[in-house]
Amino acid sequence: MNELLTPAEMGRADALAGNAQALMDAAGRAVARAIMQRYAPCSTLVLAGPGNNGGDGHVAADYLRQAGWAVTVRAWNKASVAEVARAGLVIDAIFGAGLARDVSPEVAALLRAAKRLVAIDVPSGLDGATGAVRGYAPQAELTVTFFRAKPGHYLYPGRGLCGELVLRDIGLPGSVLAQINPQTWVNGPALWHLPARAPTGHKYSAGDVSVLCGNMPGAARLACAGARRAGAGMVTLAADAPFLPPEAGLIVRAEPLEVLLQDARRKIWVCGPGLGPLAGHKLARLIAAGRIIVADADALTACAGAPEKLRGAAVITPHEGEFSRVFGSLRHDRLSAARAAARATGAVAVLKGADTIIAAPDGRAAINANAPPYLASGGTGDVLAGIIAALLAQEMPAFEAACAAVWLHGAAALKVGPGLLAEDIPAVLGPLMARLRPPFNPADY
Ligand SMILES: NC(=O)C1=CN([C@@H]2O[C@H](COP(=O)(O)OP(=O)(O)OC[C@H]3O[C@@H](n4cnc5c(N)ncnc54)[C@H](O)[C@@H]3O)[C@@H](O)[C@H]2O)[C@@H](O)CC1
Ligand SMILES: Nc1ncnc2c1ncn2[C@@H]1O[C@H](COP(=O)(O)OP(=O)(O)O)[C@@H](O)[C@H]1O
Ligand SMILES: [K+]
Repeated sequence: MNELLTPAEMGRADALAGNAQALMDAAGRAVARAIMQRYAPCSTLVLAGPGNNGGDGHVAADYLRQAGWAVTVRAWNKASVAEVARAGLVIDAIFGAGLARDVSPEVAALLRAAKRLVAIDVPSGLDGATGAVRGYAPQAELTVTFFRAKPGHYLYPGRGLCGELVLRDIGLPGSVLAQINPQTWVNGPALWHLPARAPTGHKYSAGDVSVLCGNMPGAARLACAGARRAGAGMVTLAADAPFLPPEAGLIVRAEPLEVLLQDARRKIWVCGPGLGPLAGHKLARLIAAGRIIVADADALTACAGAPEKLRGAAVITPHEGEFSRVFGSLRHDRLSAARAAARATGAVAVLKGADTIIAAPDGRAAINANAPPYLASGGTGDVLAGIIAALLAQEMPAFEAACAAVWLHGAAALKVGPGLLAEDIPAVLGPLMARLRPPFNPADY
């Protein structure tokens, strides 16, 4: 159920399944049920559009009436703002997957007048493929969608406009997915497996991570903490100059990069957090040395306007500001932009934010949905870079490593709770990962 279908893919699923009438009946009934479970009967107005979304609205109205609700159905181009404003509940069945252009000001005025609104499939005006608003889209309390959710349900601003999202089975067989071959998912443990720890493993086989340290050593130390707690066996802070020993267990090597690169075991590198103006040069050197690189922060800024300089990195982790600097300004379709960045660089692109997108060069993409807003706190991105590096060091493929790291990062933040500091995240990773790893059973050995 992690697959997300664009409106176009959903249309294909519909066509492959056939039996449109039965699907519409199931969809309308699912909407009526979801409403009856949450609302007391009240004067209800269905705004019905010209397509199947409107059809679902008619069916929902029938089921609600059968249950004794007072329901009026109005065609979208016949309703008045006054009657919308009077209704106790408005069911928005104007446009769904068939939205083809911006919503007109007249339709926007109707939707704006609703006091309480339940959306069928999507709030009308929400682009299901991108999460962007086309002209206007109302704030729903509840959105009922069918078979599989759409990217726009998980990407802001769409995610915020849906209110509670309810996904209902309407009898469409899952087997149609094989023909559609969806390439977008909601991020979650179903998409990846954390590697098992070998009982006889040693610290190097558990993964070696080096983190370049520059003028803001705190950022590199946070990346190290993330990497250590996410299971890397050896984590080295690679500093240009000696500085006071940080936490016990963190190895500091104050040697030139060239010397450190002579050790072939140093395969995985975090390049960027707090690295300062030398980041571009060091990134180029790591790429030339064929290392597996997580490029973050200053390494991204060093590639402003020059995404080709990132070719050779395994994973790039820009927030929106860094992304715009490298790839140009982000417009309404961040999912496509993240995919294009991954294609252009050959790296897995992690476009960070409330709805972090993880995109692979081959077109796969996952949207993360478990991160709480208090994760927006200085240094949390540095920790994330370290977690990704640790999972790469444990030989997870780059897309899976990035997805798993982003999910664990969000889950850890939820566990810590409000008031979170970046340095709280590593401490809770162990128990979270233990639940997801294959169990260690001594009897197996
Ligand atoms: N598998 C599924 O998901 C199912 C989907 N069903 C419903 O079918 C809907 C899709 O139906 P349709 O493809 O008919 O599309 P819609 O019902 O979303 O709307 C398409 C119609 O709206 C018009 N239109 C689009 N944008 C407009 C705009 N901005 N201003 C004015 N007119 C505009 C189009 O010209 C077309 O006539 C889904 O959203 C869902 O509610 C259900 O009936 C059953 C199964
Ligand atoms: N509103 C939000 N909700 C959830 N997570 C967020 C939100 N805003 C930012 N984040 C997450 O917080 C982290 C911030 O990273 P970043 O911007 O690189 O900060 P820093 O450079 O200080 O480490 C990212 O993982 C990002 O996805
Ligand atoms: K709708």
